[in-house]
Amino acid sequence: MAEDGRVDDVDATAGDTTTTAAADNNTTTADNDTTSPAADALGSGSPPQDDQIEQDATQADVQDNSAQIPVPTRNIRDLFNPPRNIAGIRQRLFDVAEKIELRKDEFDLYWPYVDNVWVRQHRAGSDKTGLYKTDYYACRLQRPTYTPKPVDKPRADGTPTRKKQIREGGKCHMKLKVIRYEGGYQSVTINQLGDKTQHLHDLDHMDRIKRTTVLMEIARSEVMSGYMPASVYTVMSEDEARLAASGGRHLNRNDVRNASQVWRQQHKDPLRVHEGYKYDHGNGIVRQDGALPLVQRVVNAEIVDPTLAYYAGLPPNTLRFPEELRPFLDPYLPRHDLTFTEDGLPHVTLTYATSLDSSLSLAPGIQTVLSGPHSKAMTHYLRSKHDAILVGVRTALADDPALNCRLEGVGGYGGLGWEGQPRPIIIDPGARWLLTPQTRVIRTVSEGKGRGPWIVIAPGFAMDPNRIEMLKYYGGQYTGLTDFDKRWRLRWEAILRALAAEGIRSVMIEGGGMVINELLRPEHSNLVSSVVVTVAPTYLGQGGVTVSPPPKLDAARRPQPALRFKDVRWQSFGEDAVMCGRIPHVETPAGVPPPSMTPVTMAPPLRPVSFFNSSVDAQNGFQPRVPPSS
Ligand SMILES: NC(=O)C1=CN([C@@H]2O[C@H](COP(=O)(O)OP(=O)(O)OC[C@H]3O[C@@H](n4cnc5c(N)ncnc54)[C@H](O)[C@@H]3O)[C@@H](O)[C@H]2O)C=CC1
Ligand SMILES: Nc1nc(O)c(N)c(N[C@@H]2O[C@H](COP(=O)(O)O)[C@@H](O)[C@H]2O)n1
Repeated sequence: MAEDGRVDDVDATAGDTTTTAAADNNTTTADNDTTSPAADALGSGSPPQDDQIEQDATQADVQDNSAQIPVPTRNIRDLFNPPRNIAGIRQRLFDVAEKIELRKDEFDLYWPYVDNVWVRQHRAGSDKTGLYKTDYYACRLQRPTYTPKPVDKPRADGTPTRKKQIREGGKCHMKLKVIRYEGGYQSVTINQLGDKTQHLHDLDHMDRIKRTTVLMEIARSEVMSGYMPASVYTVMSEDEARLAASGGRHLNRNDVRNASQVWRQQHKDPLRVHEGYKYDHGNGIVRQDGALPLVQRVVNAEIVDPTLAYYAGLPPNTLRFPEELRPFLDPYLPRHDLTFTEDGLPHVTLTYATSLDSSLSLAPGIQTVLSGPHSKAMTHYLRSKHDAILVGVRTALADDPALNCRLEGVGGYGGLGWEGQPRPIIIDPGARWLLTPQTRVIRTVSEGKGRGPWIVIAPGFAMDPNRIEMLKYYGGQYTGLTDFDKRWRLRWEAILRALAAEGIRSVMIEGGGMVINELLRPEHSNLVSSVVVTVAPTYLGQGGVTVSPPPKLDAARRPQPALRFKDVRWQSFGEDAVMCGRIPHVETPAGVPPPSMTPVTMAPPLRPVSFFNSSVDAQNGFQPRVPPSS
């Protein structure tokens, strides 16, 4: 116990999941690296008497041989079929260079691959809602130097204590704050505590001084399946690259014995070598002539633990967008090097699919599929490149959309956490969208495949507090805006500025008709950074929801084209054509916005506009207002 009452080193690591003695064996540098006399015997001519092999460790170390041995949750197949990109994920969870948000099942899967690095220091407990729990972790190498017990003092039963090497300590100051959310979805957010810093050592150094829970569990599970530790070591280390990817570059025979020694204490039956392997005088356990390495046999048979199949496979509706088609779109996408536009607003990409007669749907309220599979994948590539995706409420009501990104590689579709998943934004001034847990966007959140929606409402609507709570529970928010234009619409610049204030750097505006027609008007079009339109080879016929901005007249009141794009490119995607372009800047006298962008003079907002401070209802201060006269 530390002086401040915190629990030091409540270690959710190999030490926790192995039994006491085995855990001890895994905490010292020397033990991981020393080859015992018994291990030596394997390579020096004696037949592999496994009981004899075990004896050494048994006598020296085991204090409590009645300890309960947890059933390992992993086995050798997890080493041979590890989670995809495990080496990269380990590195990210070591560096924590930026915030990492994982689904809880991902955290449970990946953390035991880095628990040789991080030691839990302190649990702060839950917040008042009980939905958030915070843990603090520190790098293992920040702990004070380990002081070994005197080596000459034998244990009570007369057995000598092991020689533990002094671990280097007190050096690295990397610390983490880990917040678990268990609400309408389950997530774990990992961030550095305090100022951003770096470890004073690399990941390989940690792999050298301590094995992960995963490796120790795999080793123990194999021995518990009846295989000799020496044989387990041979099959585990046969594919060096796979072993290194999981943190096992420095695994040795003793680690395998240490991982299983408590179990061996209780189970004295003779152990065997793996099928296809044999004891070879002078060389230990080797593969039989002509036998394939076990790793090869497992991989060939594609034996994957069903619990991991989820990670190996992708959801069936995952979309793929070929690399070679991306350069066509990239110049029109938000630039990574710019946070916001010069005006401090998000990059806005206006994008929709239209028929040849400029219809978005057959009729108001009817969802209509226009995009073919290729341009649909293109749309999801665009979604992956934006922080948010915005629609008007009539689209939300008509389509019950998921508003997520289903491209391979984004969170929920093979990627980590919610990476690449845009935030859905719905403009719903009248709070008409009655969300329930069955609404598709909410179901998508609870499946860990999308983010909770932010709903922009106008003041004056008494909202059921349960609805507000429900939305928050699924990671969404309501927010009120009080900034209207002359036509009693929420000002687009105000909407975008509110999004920018919440860190949204880019927004893809998908529709529907009213939203797009509004943004194509001269007074708003300067807010649009680029346009990507899919044209399907279809006439939907009259009566649809059409895109057609208001007419434009010249000084003599002669009709002019309402808008012609610049920087235009076309590309066919399957049967569809996709046009990218930009809207020519509308010149206005310096400092004077186009007429209808002039803010309406209203009382200042009754409360600060914030997506994180937005439990909105009449009691919270919003009052109905009379539209201003134009
Ligand atoms: N083909 C495509 O790419 C797409 C098709 N659609 C289709 O479009 C149709 C829906 O389009 P619309 O009916 O035109 O509705 P809409 O989806 O544009 O929503 C209009 C509503 O949004 C709110 N709103 C939007 N901007 C506002 C502002 N500045 N201030 C205040 N409120 C604002 C208002 O409540 C307004 O009634 C649906 O049938 C849908 O299937 C929708 C998106 C894309
Ligand atoms: N690109 C595109 N092509 C079409 O044919 C469409 N109907 C749409 N509609 C938009 O996509 C939303 C549906 O999103 P999910 O697939 O449910 O995530 C819909 O609401 C429109 O915004 N887009």
